[in-house]
Amino acid sequence: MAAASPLPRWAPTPSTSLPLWRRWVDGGATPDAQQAPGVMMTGRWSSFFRAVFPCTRGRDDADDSRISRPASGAGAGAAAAFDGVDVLPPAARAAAAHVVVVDDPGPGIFLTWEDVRVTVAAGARTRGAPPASILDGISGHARAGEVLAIMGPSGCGKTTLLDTLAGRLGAEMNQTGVILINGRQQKLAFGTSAYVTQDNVLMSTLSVREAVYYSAHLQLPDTMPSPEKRAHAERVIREMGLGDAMDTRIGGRISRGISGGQRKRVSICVEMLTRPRLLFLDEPTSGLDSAASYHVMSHIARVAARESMTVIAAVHQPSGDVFDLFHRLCLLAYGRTVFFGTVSDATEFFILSGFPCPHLRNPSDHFLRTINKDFDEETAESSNAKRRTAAEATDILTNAYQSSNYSEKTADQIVEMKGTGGAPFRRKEQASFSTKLLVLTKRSFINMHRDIGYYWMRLGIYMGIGLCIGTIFYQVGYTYSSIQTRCEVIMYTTALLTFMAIGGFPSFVEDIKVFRRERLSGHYGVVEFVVSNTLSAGPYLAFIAVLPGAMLYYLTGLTAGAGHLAYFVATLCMCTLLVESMMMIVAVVVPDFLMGIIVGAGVQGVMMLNGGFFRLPKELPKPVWRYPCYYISFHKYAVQGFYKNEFLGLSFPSDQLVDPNATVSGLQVLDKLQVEMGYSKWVNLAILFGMMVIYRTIFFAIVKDSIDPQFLLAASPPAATACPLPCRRRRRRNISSSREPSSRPHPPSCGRPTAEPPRRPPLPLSLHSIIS
Ligand SMILES: Nc1ncnc2c1ncn2[C@@H]1O[C@H](COP(=O)(O)OP(=O)(O)OP(=O)(O)O)[C@@H](O)[C@H]1O
Repeated sequence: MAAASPLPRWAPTPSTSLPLWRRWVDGGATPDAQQAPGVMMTGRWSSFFRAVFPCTRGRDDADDSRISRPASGAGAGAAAAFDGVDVLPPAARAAAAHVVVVDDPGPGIFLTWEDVRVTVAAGARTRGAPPASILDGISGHARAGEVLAIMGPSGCGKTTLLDTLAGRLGAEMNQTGVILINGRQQKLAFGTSAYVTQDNVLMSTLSVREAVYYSAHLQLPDTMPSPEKRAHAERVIREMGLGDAMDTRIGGRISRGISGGQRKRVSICVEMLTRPRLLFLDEPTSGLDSAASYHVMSHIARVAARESMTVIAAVHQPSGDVFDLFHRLCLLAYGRTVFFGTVSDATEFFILSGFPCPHLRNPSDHFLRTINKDFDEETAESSNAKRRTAAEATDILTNAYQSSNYSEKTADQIVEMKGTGGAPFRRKEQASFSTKLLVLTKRSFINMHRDIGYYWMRLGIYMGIGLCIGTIFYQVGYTYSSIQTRCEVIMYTTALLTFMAIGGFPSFVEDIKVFRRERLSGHYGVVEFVVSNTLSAGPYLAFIAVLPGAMLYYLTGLTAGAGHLAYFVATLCMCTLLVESMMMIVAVVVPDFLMGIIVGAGVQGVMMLNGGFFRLPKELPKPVWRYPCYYISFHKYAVQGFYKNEFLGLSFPSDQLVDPNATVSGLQVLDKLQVEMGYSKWVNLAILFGMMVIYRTIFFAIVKDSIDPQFLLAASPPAATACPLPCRRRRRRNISSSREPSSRPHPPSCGRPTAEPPRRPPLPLSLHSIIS
């Protein structure tokens, strides 16, 4: 095992410098895997068998194939290199020779799901709509070293199935069914699985190289030297055909960068960095031309075979070449299974069901065309010929599949795979807290610098407004009327500068999206995000508070003195930080940026109104407005702190009309303004700081609760070991298959040659609840 090695796992170990085949021979399965009952042969044995018996290579397994069959274990790539078929192209081979083995392959992931049903809660789609079924009794499996394609017409539930298997269903979805990893319910440890989502959420200001490189730093352990991380990141980028776009910015809201297809490939790069054991891909080829699609998918299939990775990909419209790369197909139509099995069986199933693929047509095109009923009406109008509609064809196929040998075969394979066993997956070594903090702070600092909408535009506007205030209220002086003028300058500055903090909201929403994706993948935690965001924003906030603040302070002639000026800009800075913290909460609760701006502006408007300026504190209606709004409004503490800073120690001539010789002290002014004088201005500043901490803590709690990643190893007990052979016969067969299930005797370990293998009762299960 890698852990036993005296060298760090990421160090260039002797095995990585060996030829490719030696590394598989030296790699091998974990002792757990070797000892576990019913475990398939992987690692060195798989490689060995595949090397010695190259004829065992092939994607289609026989009906009675054991999951221990070496065709799909780690080392398939090695076998490919041996038997001369499907050899890696020279460039890929050169790259593969440098692939750093992240962890020993172990048994790999054998994922099974039975009778998965997903319904969307009432009213989730449209108001008043009843609960709707999205997935209806889906069963299947995905095995190590193979690529399973989930296909079907748009809206059939591909993404929902991926989300269900990955434990990412939203709260509005209800789910039942049994989902097991190697026969047990277990959480997916960090680095075990990765999910490439349909919407490529990336930091738009970074270049391709930077995006992957920072991600490598976040995901890979500290024991791996930085130059190696950089080299690994670049290698992964080149593997995805992005060598030429390496230094191009990703682009997004403001500037155009790489193309949509390239963005998709960058997303795949980021998730492939740690070579996960289970990879979910949602539309990996969307936006790619056929050559790029083939390149990307063949690379993924190669890595899957080589590193015993389980790949589940929802694919829209694969070309013939890409379709040939898939080992298994899960064909869905409107939430039901049309077919599950090997690609060659799919063609056979369609023939036997009366829907043969026309000559020269791509089978995947044929399957999708047959079951897409979205255009039935239009087709019926434009065609006089009497032929089956897609709706009828879908019904025929789904019913035929349910009672066919193919579904029985799938059920039998699920039973076999549930006996896989093996130790729970270990959490992969990750970067330390301090490394993540450093990398995130640096990345965020660069992003804030490059995204003009984050702070620079605000700085420009603040400078402009500061100049306006400074010239309009130029040198307010120390007359009686200057008391009111000073109050107005203070109130306007506080309100406007903090209100304008919502200007950075769109940029922040994008940050939150990236954070959500990375957090769900377990790259780092909420603490790292919050602290790094605060650290990186600090210098900019100081900048945008100090420059305009100092300018308008000087121009308006507020109370002179370095201490007064320092307090003024420090409070401005704290207010901006506080409003940003508030907007962070809004961004996770209301992820749409337009709605977020409206909500944020509304909340600030109410706070401002109750800050004790527009209506003096004692005049505020007690219920709601005074208690609690006045006390939770940060404007109260900011404005009162400013007042104390401004008026304490000053005295003004009294109103000429009342008594020309009298003076008004600053304390009297504060009394008139109903400022709470029981504590100093520094306490006001401390309260603002405390409020900022509270806001960030609330953000932390919300995120912790709502965005929970799927790492941390489970301690759930292994499932009862099932007999690895099919013990069950199905009722009836409408469709005969060319391959009949095996009638091999059950092994002695089974103990029940004729009885049914132990089956778990279908638990009302939410993988999400297990995972989180
Ligand atoms: N969170 C949700 N709330 C309400 N309805 C949803 C939700 N997620 C999915 N659906 C509905 O479930 C159905 C299946 O959606 P899903 O995204 O899984 O389909 P898909 O096959 O991946 O589609 P496409 O190929 O177009 O991406 C759709 O009708 C969609 O409207």
